[in-house]
Amino acid sequence: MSERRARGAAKPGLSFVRRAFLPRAIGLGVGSFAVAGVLLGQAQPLWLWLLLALYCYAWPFVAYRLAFAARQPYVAEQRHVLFDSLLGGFWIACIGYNVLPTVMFLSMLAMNNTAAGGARFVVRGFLLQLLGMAVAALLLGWRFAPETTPQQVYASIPMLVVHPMTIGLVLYQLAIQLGKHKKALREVSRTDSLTRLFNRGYWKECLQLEFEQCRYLQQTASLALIDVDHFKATNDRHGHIAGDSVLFTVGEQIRACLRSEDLAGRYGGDEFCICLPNTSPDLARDILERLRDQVAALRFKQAPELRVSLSIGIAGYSAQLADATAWLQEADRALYEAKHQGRNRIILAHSLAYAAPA
Ligand SMILES: Nc1nc2c(ncn2[C@@H]2O[C@H](COP(=O)(O)OP(=O)(O)OP(=O)(O)O)[C@@H](O)[C@H]2O)c(=O)[nH]1
Repeated sequence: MSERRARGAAKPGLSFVRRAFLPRAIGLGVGSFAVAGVLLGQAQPLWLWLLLALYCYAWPFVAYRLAFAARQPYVAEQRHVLFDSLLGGFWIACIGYNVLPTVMFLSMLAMNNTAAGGARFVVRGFLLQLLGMAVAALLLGWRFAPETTPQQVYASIPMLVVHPMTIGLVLYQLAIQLGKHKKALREVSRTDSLTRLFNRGYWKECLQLEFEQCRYLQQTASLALIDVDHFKATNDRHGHIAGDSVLFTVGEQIRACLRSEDLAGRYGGDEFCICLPNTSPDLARDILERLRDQVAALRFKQAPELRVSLSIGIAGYSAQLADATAWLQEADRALYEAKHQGRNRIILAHSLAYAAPA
């Protein structure tokens, strides 16, 4: 992406400009039939036809370009919506307040103004519509012919059908986009940015749910806390970039070792946490021994001599545990023991009786 485009993409309000383009281009395109349907039967100056053609077919593109190039696209687009109100009032007066197109234009303009700036904007838009009507009366004289003929009804049908459909389509796309953004935000709020595992907060929420499930369904599960040995020394000796690479790769290895139902997170710093549902502590130890072997075999391009080992504490779920925090403390105690005994090993919190599978 060029620097200019990158700067353009960062300007707030561009999506509003993009969203406004289609309803304006299609709305004015089909709106021109309704106006022309009334004006056709009367002698009109040439400039009025030219103005109609320019406004309905060229203005949407000019408005888009202008708003896109503006320093504040959102504000520019709001100005354009108000300009549409001014011109809308002008055309309503030109067609002599012909009742069907007039009601149609007023309701479409009110909808546009509400979408662009809420109730206050509707009032401003209405005042500009009155101004547009006054300008038309000054230029063309006062006209009032409210009756709508069947031909004029037919000429209004495209706008009555197509414009609301366009707005509906834009809103539908907006809803889909919002849904995607919501999903992406949820992902970001749950994920650790370095390792792509769950972050501490979300993992603890999952642990709480798992604890409750074990309690109510009398299931077994194991909890493991994993610490990268001497990680501070790795950082000091090889630099933080290499340290980050170690954390990222350990995260990858953890993901590769686990089943889809297992919950892995980064607890903080160089500590990882895993909850393994329906897994006895002995089975968890077998799984995590494989992880330790794989991590020990890792080699890093930026530090070929670097070797990584893990200390791991495992605690199985027990009905005697008061809550999820107590379960976590058990695993932490086991991890402390693993470090105390010289690191690079797995210790099971054996002080508790493990829940037998139902
Ligand atoms: N590169 C990198 N380092 C981090 C990150 N988060 C925390 N650290 C560092 O990780 C180190 C953790 O140090 P300690 O808690 O003393 O752990 P340790 O050196 O592994 O010591 P033991 O656990 O006793 O073996 C600290 O120096 C932190 O600055 C990170 O995201 N990236």
